[in-house]
Amino acid sequence: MGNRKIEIMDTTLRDGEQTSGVSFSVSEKLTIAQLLLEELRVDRVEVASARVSQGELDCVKAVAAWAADNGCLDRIEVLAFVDNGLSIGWMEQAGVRVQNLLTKGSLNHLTHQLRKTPQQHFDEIATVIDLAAKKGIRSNVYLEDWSNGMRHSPEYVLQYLDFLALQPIDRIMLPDTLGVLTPTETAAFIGTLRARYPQIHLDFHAHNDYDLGTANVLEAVKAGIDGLHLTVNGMGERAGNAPLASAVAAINDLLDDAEVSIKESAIYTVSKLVENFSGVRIPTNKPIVGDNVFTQTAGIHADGDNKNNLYFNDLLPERFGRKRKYALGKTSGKANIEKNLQELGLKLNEEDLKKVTQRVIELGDKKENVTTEDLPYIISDVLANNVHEEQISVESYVLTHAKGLRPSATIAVRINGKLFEEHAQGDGQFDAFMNALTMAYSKNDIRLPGLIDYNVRIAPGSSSDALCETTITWQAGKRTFSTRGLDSDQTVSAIKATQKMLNAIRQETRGTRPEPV
Ligand SMILES: CC(C)C(=O)C(=O)O
Repeated sequence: MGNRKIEIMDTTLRDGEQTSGVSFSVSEKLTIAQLLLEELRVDRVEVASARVSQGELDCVKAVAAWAADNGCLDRIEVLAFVDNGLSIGWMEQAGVRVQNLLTKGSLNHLTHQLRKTPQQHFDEIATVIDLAAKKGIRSNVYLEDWSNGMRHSPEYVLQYLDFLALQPIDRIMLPDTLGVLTPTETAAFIGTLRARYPQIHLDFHAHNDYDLGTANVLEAVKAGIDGLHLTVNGMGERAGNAPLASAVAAINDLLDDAEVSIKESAIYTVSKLVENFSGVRIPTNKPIVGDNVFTQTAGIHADGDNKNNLYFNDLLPERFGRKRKYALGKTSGKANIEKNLQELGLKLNEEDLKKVTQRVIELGDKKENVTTEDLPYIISDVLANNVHEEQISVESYVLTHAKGLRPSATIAVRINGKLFEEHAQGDGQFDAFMNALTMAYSKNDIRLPGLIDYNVRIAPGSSSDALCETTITWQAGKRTFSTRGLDSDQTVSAIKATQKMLNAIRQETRGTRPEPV
């Protein structure tokens, strides 16, 4: 027997747009709908709520026109209301042909919000479904608050479903509106309805208030559900809906007899697009799509991956159009560094590898995260340090920068074994530092090279705590040479470059010409 096909209805553009602060423009909705249907291959999309606004009408018109041209109008759905046909008029204007009719799935909601009897509600629903059919609009029916209905008024839910079973509708949609179900309840409730209504198409709509959305989706599939409502990045009202990426991966990997049409390799692109359009950032630890979820940080994991991929699970990043990464930081081992070097096409000897690893650990201690992009800078810095032993050291310094006052520097520098302490002001902190240094050197009758160029770069793709590389070009007589310093603080990186210059000229006075480093 083949696998059971589970239909996926994506509601990013309707429930997902109910994420606080999110509103998609016409072209954004159209682009997302196209990607969902054509790239990601969801079966259906719910694109809006009827009668929301003129803007929403324009969105739905654009999506419907494109869908009609591309033969997929029946896969475009709109949330509609029991409102004497007003939603139907709106949908006709928009050009859509499937309504997801919002009705009451718990006695509590029916009694306190609509203040109607079950029979009144059923009569109105029958009228709307009939009217829709006459206008060529097909109906699916939502039972809002269904999960609480099953908990507290199951006789109402069953009476209502018995009524719906006789209506000309395509699907019954079972929402856990408040995201309160446990996986055990989900399995029991859906199992009961599956047994009672074997012929009716049932959809499950999970919310994530207890972070159980994906777990509940899995139980719903096991209990025989026909379709699932999911959203990209788990967007949606309050804590959101069951996230499409996790639900799809879990069905594919953890269930034996169910399958979905989703193209896994498109998940990440769609996820990033929705992130950009919605302005809702994906948490870095969000399964499948978060920035960090395919990054091994501990050295022991990178080492294990070198030995028969010991720390891999079935969630291989390549499935989702992503790549495994090995973080650089204080918990990195040599294996992490080597993996990153491979990525850059570089190879170091054992001794340099050790030094670079040590340096990465030191930097990681100061800065939470060192990136692969930082690595070439770190390597060149460490290898440059191999050239000259650091004999002259700037032992300590205080730099000040205060509004209304000239920047100043107080430094202690050891020259030829003797400690000199100086204080000076300057046009900036580094200028003040250089003035204090010049004073210390003039006491030793040594003239410092002049600074002729000062260049700062940060590693590409990094944030404000990025590593800074400062390259300073010096002029000593007729000769110029450059030194480089690396640190997460820009002034400190310039001071490191200067300390290298001091050591370079020290070598020169001992007969070694300073080389560019
Ligand atoms: C609007 C309804 C269908 C909903 O999203 C829910 O009940 O969760």
